[in-house]
Amino acid sequence: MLRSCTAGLRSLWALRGRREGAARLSADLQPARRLFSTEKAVHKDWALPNPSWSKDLKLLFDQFMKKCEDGSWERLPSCKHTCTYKSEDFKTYFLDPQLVEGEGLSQAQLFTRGFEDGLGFEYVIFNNNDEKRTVCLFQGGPYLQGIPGFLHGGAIATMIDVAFGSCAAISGGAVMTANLNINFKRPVPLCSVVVIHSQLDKLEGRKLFVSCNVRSVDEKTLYSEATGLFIKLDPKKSST
Ligand SMILES: CCCCCCCC(=O)SCCNC(=O)CCNC(=O)[C@H](O)C(C)(C)COP(=O)(O)OP(=O)(O)OC[C@H]1O[C@@H](n2cnc3c(N)ncnc32)[C@H](O)[C@@H]1OP(=O)(O)O
Repeated sequence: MLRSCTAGLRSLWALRGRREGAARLSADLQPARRLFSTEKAVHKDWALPNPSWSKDLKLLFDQFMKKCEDGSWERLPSCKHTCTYKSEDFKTYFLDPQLVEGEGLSQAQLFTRGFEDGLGFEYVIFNNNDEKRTVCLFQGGPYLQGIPGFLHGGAIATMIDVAFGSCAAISGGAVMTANLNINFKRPVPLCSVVVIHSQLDKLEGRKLFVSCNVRSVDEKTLYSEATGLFIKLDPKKSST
């Protein structure tokens, strides 16, 4: 496993030059949910295949893209520098709204998109609006190691949070995680692909209850199960 990761790393670095030129521009964006639209057309969409994607990830991606053809599923685009949410949704929530767009956050980027291709979080989320559920295809790279050869639990928790966040935001708009409970049942091999099936179980006022399971590509291994509570932000409140 570790040897294959090292080999993977070497080829990833070799691919670096080509990768920079890879065209994953927002021209390919679908008219997904308003919240997931990019604020400026120039932002690159990272939820598209790149050379670091394994055969499994590409295969699953193609299967879900097929499901998108009749409109029952949609791929959610993902930007690196712009928050998934439109920043105006959060303006009342920050102590200094100018920070949101100002120089203070000019270095900011989405945690899960901050790694070089293939080294960290490679993922794409598909949404089924009628069924209030999302499927996240996730390949955890070598920089996400916990115990040797396996993904760090925090990396799994992060992806669950992102998958939940997307699922909740589609129904709730600007939401934040209030509670996350995870049962880790089996360790996830590093560099493998897992599928995170999330769904909105209940909407109660500003509270959105979600649950998920994390499975292997062949569905045979259940790696984790989780529940989450997301709260729709109250525009009249601030975070402080
Ligand atoms: C694609 C990218 C997706 C990325 C997803 C990543 C999401 C994140 O990581 S967000 C970052 C981590 N989360 C945070 O930092 C949140 C910190 N917490 C907060 O800011 C606030 O507590 C917040 C916004 C969650 C709720 O605050 P507020 O709006 O004042 O809600 P509040 O009025 O206290 O509670 C509303 C309801 O929720 C309930 N509630 C709030 N928190 C909890 C909780 N932890 N457990 C159970 N119930 C809760 C309250 O009891 C209340 O219930 P009811 O309406 O029945 O009385």
